[in-house]
Amino acid sequence: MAVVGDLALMCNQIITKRPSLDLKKSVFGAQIWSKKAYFDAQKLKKGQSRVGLKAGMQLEVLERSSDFKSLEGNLGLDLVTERNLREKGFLGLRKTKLVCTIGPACCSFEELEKLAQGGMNVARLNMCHNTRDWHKDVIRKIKKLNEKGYCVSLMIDTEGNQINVVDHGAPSSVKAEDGSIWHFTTERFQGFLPLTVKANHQGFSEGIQVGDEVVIDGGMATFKVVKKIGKDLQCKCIDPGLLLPRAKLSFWRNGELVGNNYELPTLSMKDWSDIEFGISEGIEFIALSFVKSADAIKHLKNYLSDKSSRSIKVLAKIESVESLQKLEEIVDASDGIMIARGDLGVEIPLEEIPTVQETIIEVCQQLNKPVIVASQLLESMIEYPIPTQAEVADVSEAVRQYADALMLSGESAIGSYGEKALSVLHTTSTRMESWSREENMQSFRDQNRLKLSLLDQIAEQICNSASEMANNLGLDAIFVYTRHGQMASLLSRNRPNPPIFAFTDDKNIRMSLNLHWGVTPLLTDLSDDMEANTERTIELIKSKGLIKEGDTVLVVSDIIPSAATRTVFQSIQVKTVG
Ligand SMILES: Nc1ncnc2c1ncn2[C@@H]1O[C@H](COP(=O)(O)OP(=O)(O)OP(=O)(O)O)[C@@H](O)[C@H]1O
Ligand SMILES: CC(=O)C(=O)O
Repeated sequence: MAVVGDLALMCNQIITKRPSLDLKKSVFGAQIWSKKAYFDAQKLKKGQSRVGLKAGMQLEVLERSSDFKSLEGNLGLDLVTERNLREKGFLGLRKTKLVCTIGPACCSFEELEKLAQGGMNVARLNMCHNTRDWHKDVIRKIKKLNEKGYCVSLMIDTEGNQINVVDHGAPSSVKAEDGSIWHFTTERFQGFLPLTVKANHQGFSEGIQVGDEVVIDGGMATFKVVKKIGKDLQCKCIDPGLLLPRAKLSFWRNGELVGNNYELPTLSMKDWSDIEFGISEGIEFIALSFVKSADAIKHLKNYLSDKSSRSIKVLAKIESVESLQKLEEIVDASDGIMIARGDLGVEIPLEEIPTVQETIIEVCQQLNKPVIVASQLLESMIEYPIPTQAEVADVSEAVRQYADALMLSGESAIGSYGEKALSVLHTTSTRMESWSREENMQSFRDQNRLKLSLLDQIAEQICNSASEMANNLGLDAIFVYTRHGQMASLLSRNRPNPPIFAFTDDKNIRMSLNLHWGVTPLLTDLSDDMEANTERTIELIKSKGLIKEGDTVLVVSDIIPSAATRTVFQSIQVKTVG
């Protein structure tokens, strides 16, 4: 082993303030983050202290050492990655993760297995729909699939206090004709009444005035309020269109969204009960609907850390103007973000969505949080077996922007071609990823933005340098040994060309890394001896024929080497398989 460089840093040398974000942008006319987002030294010391830290860079040719430990133990590689590695090699692995919403169209064991085979990384259960028993049954089936060797994480999506939802009582769409007069009411009635729409919340018309416009699903149809009758509204259709079941409505006055002052908490009683259910069922992610500020996320995270010894990740859904205005604090407080374009498109003009999406992705990458682009990616495939070219372009754009994950909603939940839709996401992502690599698009990303903006600056710098090295040297794969997933996510943040294999001995960490771009999480035993871990895992992969002589692997580690010392050894090594 030839050591080519060595560097020792003490923790008191670390710059303790995170530079403020310099992305001086506004979304939909509103400044979306503060210019002074400093973290203090105390926070760094508490959360990230490094005593006698040493960072080493080593270049070596791996040879079978005589004292090599036996190949016992499991590599923990999932069936789908193994198959893809065999067929396509390291660079053929898809980097963008795929989330499928599970619904009646895909909830049998066989259908779920087809989605798992097709590359579903995360199964999303929307708690708005169906019964507790139905969700429980799906969770049980996904766990069974994981026992078979798949790696599918579980996410529940809370209903939230979704107040502006209306229903016309019919199972399919109803036409709203120009000039027709409709009644929006909070009265409960069974079935279908012509020209009548039920609102789901008693206070839906609070503060609404005659002359305001009622926009359905971001523009499916528009009405003008002509009369207020108690809590009900009489409205005239001024832009004809369609009303779908569970349509969302927004109110506009003089071209501006009329905000509501309902002051309802982000989490309803039902959401808390669904969260309890999620904890008891061992899910990995909770996607929080209608987040308005960081407070609800912090509250839920505190609750989860008291309630569960496992780490459950909280994702904030960005789906309102309010959440855009507090974007940075929300991203910072959460473990990840879902760009819920469906509801967002009800609150902001559709032409704003592409730039808002790009901005949210940028902020997430800056703050090292995984980000999911959701809704309407392949909407036409709910009905048709092929997507439109525009949909493929939309998917490609999200991949080009380096989103961590793409999500199917109705396409998989209720569509006739869920499996095909997943395959379109898979092939489109893989194609765009290889184009980006061939065109070296990665180098056009503003790497300076990523430099030293997080709390653990040593880990951040190591991962930035490791990624740069892996790209420059054209290495085959990056191996990272991680107990908390932090190093794996920091590597992913750099979107390096080679795939990242994250070895961890924590099942929960493995499942939560499933959402991170380019990361293949593996569950394996880890010892305190880093060299032994590296050699053992490389040898295990080699024994399966997935890595061959001459392949080069960049190894990043961040493990306390021995229980006897608190010294942390973080290193980058390049290993050529001998
Ligand atoms: N578990 C389920 N059972 C029945 N139908 C479902 C289920 N999950 C989703 N669906 C159907 O699939 C469609 C798309 O699902 P998705 O959850 O993405 O949309 P949504 O309900 O509009 O989401 P949100 O309420 O979070 O904005 C829904 O409108 C619903 O008809
Ligand atoms: C996914 C979701 O909730 C939305 O797009 O609104």
